[in-house]
Amino acid sequence: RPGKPSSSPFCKGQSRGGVEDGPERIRAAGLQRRLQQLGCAVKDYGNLTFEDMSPDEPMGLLKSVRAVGAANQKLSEAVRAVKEDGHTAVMLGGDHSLAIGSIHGHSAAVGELSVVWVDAHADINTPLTTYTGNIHGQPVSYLLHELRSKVPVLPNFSWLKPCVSAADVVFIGLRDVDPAEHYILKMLGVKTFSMSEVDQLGVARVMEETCDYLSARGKKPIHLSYDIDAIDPSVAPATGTPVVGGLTYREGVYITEHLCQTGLLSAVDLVEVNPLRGQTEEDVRSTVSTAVDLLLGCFGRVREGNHLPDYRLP
Ligand SMILES: N[C@@H](CC/C=C/[B-](O)(O)O)C(=O)O
Ligand SMILES: [Mn+2]
Ligand SMILES: [Mn+2]
Ligand SMILES: [Mn+2]
Repeated sequence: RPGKPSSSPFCKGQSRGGVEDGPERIRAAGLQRRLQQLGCAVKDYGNLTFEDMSPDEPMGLLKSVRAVGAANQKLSEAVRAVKEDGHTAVMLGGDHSLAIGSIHGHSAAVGELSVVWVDAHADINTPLTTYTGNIHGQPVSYLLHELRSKVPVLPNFSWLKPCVSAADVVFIGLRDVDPAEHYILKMLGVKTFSMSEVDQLGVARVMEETCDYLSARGKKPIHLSYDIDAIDPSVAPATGTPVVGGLTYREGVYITEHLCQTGLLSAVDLVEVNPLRGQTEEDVRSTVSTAVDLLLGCFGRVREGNHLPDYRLP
């Protein structure tokens, strides 16, 4: 299970500086060493560098369109290469607009895929429904075949083709969905497990239903796009758009443990860790530590303990 952190320190999909520092904090917390201790052959592809761009001329409400487009084109090529190297791709954000490039590149390598989107938010505003202009609230609309007519071709986005079907997406953790997003989710019949369903069913049943739902359409490679703000801010406060009433640490980890055991996990995004948004160093430490544990759950760490196959008692 080779973990491959390719990280993208990028913040232009939203307005708060600091999220570009997320990858370094996750690395500094020892992600690579912890993955290697699980038996993973880890290759760190390093940080993608993004050229500074002059400010865009206004495009409706949209912010930093050309920078986001260029960054995601570069990320798409990088993720495709990691997948074609035969690895499970890990993209460390940076903000959630990066899921555009991550999922596009993953799909370029594997074709049809399923998306499990773990997030307080649906991130499915279109360029015309967004009320903030922040593209980290829009990535899903750029990726869905069914919304192609609702997403104009934007500067530096001409490379992007929709590559995901609405029926192959499952949302988990929703609790802050805009009216237009809710309309879109209902119109397209997208499978969602909001925090109400997490409370009602429990996380084990949510994951059982998620996997049954996705496998009913054929066992496609799974792209897990994990926004750290899915986790309750009491555990992961250092993020740009915190929302109360989130997943517990245990629920968050259970989701990754369960997806790992499907054997279908093919790429993981871990985004929106923003060290500058923590009130204290403990806030940042707790957020980063949770992000690392979520990633370790994706690659086989289980809470009962692990030991390497070749371990022998002294
Ligand atoms: N729906 C809001 C919030 C977006 C949140 C994005 B996030 O999930 O990537 O944190 C917007 O469109 O700006
Ligand atoms: Mn998000
Ligand atoms: Mn979010
Ligand atoms: Mn965000």
